[in-house]
Amino acid sequence: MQANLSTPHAKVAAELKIVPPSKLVIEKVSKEFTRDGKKFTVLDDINLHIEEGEFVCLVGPSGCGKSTLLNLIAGLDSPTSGVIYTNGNPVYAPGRDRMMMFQEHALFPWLDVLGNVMFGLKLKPNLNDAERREVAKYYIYLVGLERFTHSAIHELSGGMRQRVALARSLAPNPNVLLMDEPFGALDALTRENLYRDLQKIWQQRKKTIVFVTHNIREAVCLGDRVLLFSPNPGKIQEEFKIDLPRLRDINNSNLSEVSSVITAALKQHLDAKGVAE
Ligand SMILES: Nc1ncnc2c1ncn2[C@@H]1O[C@H](COP(=O)(O)OP(=O)(O)OP(=O)(O)O)[C@@H](O)[C@H]1O
Repeated sequence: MQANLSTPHAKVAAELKIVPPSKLVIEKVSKEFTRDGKKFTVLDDINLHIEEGEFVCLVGPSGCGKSTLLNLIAGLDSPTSGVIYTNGNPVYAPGRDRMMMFQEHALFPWLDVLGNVMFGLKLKPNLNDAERREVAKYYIYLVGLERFTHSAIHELSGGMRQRVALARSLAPNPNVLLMDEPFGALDALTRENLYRDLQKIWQQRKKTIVFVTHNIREAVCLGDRVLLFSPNPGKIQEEFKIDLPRLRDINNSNLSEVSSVITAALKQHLDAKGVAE
C-alpha cells in the first residue's frame, strides 16, 4: 500500500517510518480487586513472553481477566504483584508506545474522521497542525477510508467507525497495539473484511499486537499464537501456535479444524473447573 500523500516533507516521512515492534514480558503478574469489601484474585501468576512483531490472541470465557491483563499492559492499572516489561522497561503508566483500541467506537461525535484521527496525534508535540493532518491522512488511507476523510462519525457504519478507531490507534505509530474485542459488535461480513485488512496492516506496519476476543475462529484467523485463559482465578491454561499461511480466510477448512481443537480444549478446561460458558 502506498500513501496518497501530497509530497510529505521530512518530518512527516520520519513520522510514518516503521518503528520496531516491542517485546513484551509479563512476569509473575497477579491482580486482585475488592468487591463488597472482599478481595478476589482476577489474574493469578501470569507469565508470558511476546516477541517483537508477534500477533497474540487471548481467548477465554467472560470474566477470566483478559481485559484486565490488557489494561495492565496499557499501564491503565497496576498489577498487585509482578512486573510487565516492554523492551526491558517496566510499565508504570500509559505511554505512546502502547495504544489501545476498544469494542465501543470511543470516537468523538463532534469531530469528523480526520479530526478523530488527528486527535490521536495530539501526543506528538513535535508536529504542527499541517503535519498532523498529513500523518492522519496516511492512516485514513491505510484503513481504506480516504473517501470519508471529512465525513461525520454518525454517517459511518459500525465497521467504518472501527476503521476510524484503528486509524486513530495507529496514528501515533505505537510499538504495541492492544485490541479489546474490537470487532465484537460487527456483522460477519464486515468482520471478514476487517480480518483481511488488519492482517495486511500488521504485516505492513510491523506491530506487536495483543488481541482479546471471545471468538476462537477470529483468534485463529489473526494470531501467531492463541492463549487460552480459564477463570476463577484467571490463568493461562494452554497455548496454541498457529502455523497457517497468511493472509488467512476465516472460512478456510484448515482454520476450522484448528479452531475445533482449541474449542474442545476450552470446553475440557471449563468442565474440569465446573464452569459453564
Ligand atoms: N476495576 C475493577 N474493580 C473490580 N472488579 C473488576 C474491575 N475490573 C474488572 N473487574 C472484575 O474482574 C473480572 C475480570 O474482568 P475482565 O473484564 O478482565 O474479564 P474478561 O475476561 O475481559 O471478560 P469479558 O470477556 O466479559 O470482557 C470480572 O469479574 C470483573 O467484574
